[in-house]
Amino acid sequence: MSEEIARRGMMLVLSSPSGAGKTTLARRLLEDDDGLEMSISCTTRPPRPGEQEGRDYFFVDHDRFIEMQSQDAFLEWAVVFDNRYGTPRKPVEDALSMGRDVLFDVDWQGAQKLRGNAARDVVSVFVLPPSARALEERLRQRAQDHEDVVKKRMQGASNEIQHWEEYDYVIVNSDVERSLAFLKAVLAAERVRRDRQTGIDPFVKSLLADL
Ligand SMILES: Nc1ncnc2c1ncn2[C@@H]1O[C@H](COP(=O)(O)OP(=O)(O)OP(=O)(O)O)[C@@H](O)[C@H]1O
Ligand SMILES: Nc1nc2c(ncn2[C@@H]2O[C@H](COP(=O)(O)O)[C@@H](O)[C@H]2O)c(=O)[nH]1
Repeated sequence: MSEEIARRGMMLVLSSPSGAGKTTLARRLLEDDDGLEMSISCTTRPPRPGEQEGRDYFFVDHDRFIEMQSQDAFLEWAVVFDNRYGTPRKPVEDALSMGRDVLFDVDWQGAQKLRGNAARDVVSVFVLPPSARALEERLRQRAQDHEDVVKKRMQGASNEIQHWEEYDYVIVNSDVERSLAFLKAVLAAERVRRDRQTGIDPFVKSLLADL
């Protein structure tokens, strides 16, 4: 069975304009998939109501973020909507070395940097909202950001969407269940890519030897 064959872990990267639904889809995917773990980013943004330290983000102040940058503690980092966000390097490298897959919720800058570091291990998915109106409704309905933050994120949506063609897969997130099914299909297919299965060559050789 393919589950027994060693393979390199993959980096499944989700990007979208703010509010299109990455966090929602990521949480659902993690609930249903034991082989996948979330990369928890550091951010200088203040926590939203309900967000938990170490589950949603590691919330750090600006000085601590700069210190971590100087220690090369981030696999990538970027300024997004006036705050700094960064992917801690060690948990990702540890997970990948154990053949586990890691899920990232990062903007287009983060996706570019991750691809630049490890193109063959990155599978990237861009999530689009079904319409501009739906995007605005979702940002407002989330009801966790001030009006000026919602406006800034709507203004930033075009800039993020400019990068959609850099991604391997594109999902229009009209319906969470449908989008989730597409994401699961991507993950399943990418897991059995020949070049990702490091143990497939010896397996085939041994199979042939037994025939
Ligand atoms: N398919 C969908 N249909 C309707 N509402 C949705 C759908 N997907 C997500 N939402 C809702 O839209 C809001 C924004 O979703 P979410 O926080 O997941 O977006 P995001 O892309 O992670 O945003 P950000 O980049 O700001 O973190 C949430 O209230 C969520 O419940
Ligand atoms: N380049 C990175 N972008 C990140 C990271 N963590 C989150 N993000 C992106 O920031 C925006 C805003 O997120 P929010 O939680 O404040 O709504 C969103 O596009 C995220 O994908 C990261 O480590 N690196």
